[in-house]
Amino acid sequence: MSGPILEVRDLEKRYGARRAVAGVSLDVWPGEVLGIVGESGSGKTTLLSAIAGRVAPSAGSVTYDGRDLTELADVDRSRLIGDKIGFVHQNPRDGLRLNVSAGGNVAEKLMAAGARNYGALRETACRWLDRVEIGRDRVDDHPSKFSGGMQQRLQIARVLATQPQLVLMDEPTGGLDVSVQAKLLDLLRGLVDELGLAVVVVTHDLGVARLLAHRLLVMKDGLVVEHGLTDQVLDDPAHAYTQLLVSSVLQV
Ligand SMILES: Nc1ncnc2c1ncn2[C@@H]1O[C@H](COP(=O)(O)OP(=O)(O)OP(=O)(O)O)[C@@H](O)[C@H]1O
Repeated sequence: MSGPILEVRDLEKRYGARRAVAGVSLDVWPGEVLGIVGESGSGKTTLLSAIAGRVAPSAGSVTYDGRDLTELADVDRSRLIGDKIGFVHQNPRDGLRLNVSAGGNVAEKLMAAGARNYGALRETACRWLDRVEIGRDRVDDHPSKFSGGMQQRLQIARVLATQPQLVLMDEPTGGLDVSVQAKLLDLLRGLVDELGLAVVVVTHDLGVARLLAHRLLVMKDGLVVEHGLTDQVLDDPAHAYTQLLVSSVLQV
C-alpha cells in the first residue's frame, strides 16, 4: 500500500446546534500511531466514534484503504470494520463478553472471521493469551473474574486476534491504576511495533500520548488547533491552548 490507510476529510458531527466535531481532516499511514489529545468535551471520542462508524457523521468522509466508509451500506461497513478495523474501548467490559470464557472471547472473533477447527482455535486463543501475559491456565475462566488490567489485556487480544490493519483506541489505559497503566502501555507499545499496526489513540493523558504516538492532533471545541510530531507538539507547543495543556500537566 502506497498511501495513507485512513483518510478523514472535513468530518463534522452536529448534535442540534452544537458541533462536537467541526470539520476535521487527518491521515494515518500504515505503521503509524496518531494520538488525539484535548480536554474533556473537545470532541475526541465523537471523532473516533465517527471514524469507527459508531456515530453517523453530519458531513465529511472517512476513507479506509481507498473506500469511503460513509458511503457503504450498514452491513458492508460493519463487516469491513469488524474484519479490518479494531476498536479498543476504555472500559474493557464494553469490548468483551463477560459470560464467555477468556479463550472463547478470542475464539469467537476468529470464528466470525471464518476459522472452524476447535483445536486450532483453542491453540490460537492460548497464544494470544500468552502475548498479552494472561496465563493459559485462565483460558476457561470468565473475564468477569479478571482484574481491570487483565480484562483490558484480554480485550486487546480479542481485538488483535483477527489481525486488523487499523486499531482505534479510546483512552485504552483510562480507569486503571498507575502501575497497571504503565505495564499495559509497555505491552501496547510492543504489540504495535511488532505487528506494524496503524493506530488512532484518543487520550486526555499526555504521558500516554508521549509514549505511544508518533504524531499528535490537539483538539479544542471540535477543531484541530495544532498537529505535528509528538515531541515537537509537547516540547515546543505553538498554540496557546496546547501550551496550557502541557503546562497544566507539568504543574501537577
Ligand atoms: N450523544 C450526544 N448528544 C449530545 N451531545 C453530545 C453527545 N455526545 C457528545 N456530545 C457533546 O459533544 C461534545 C464533544 O464530546 P466528546 O465526548 O466527543 O468529547 P471528548 O473530548 O471525548 O471528552 P471526554 O474526554 O470527556 O470523553 C461535548 O460538548 C459533548 O457534550
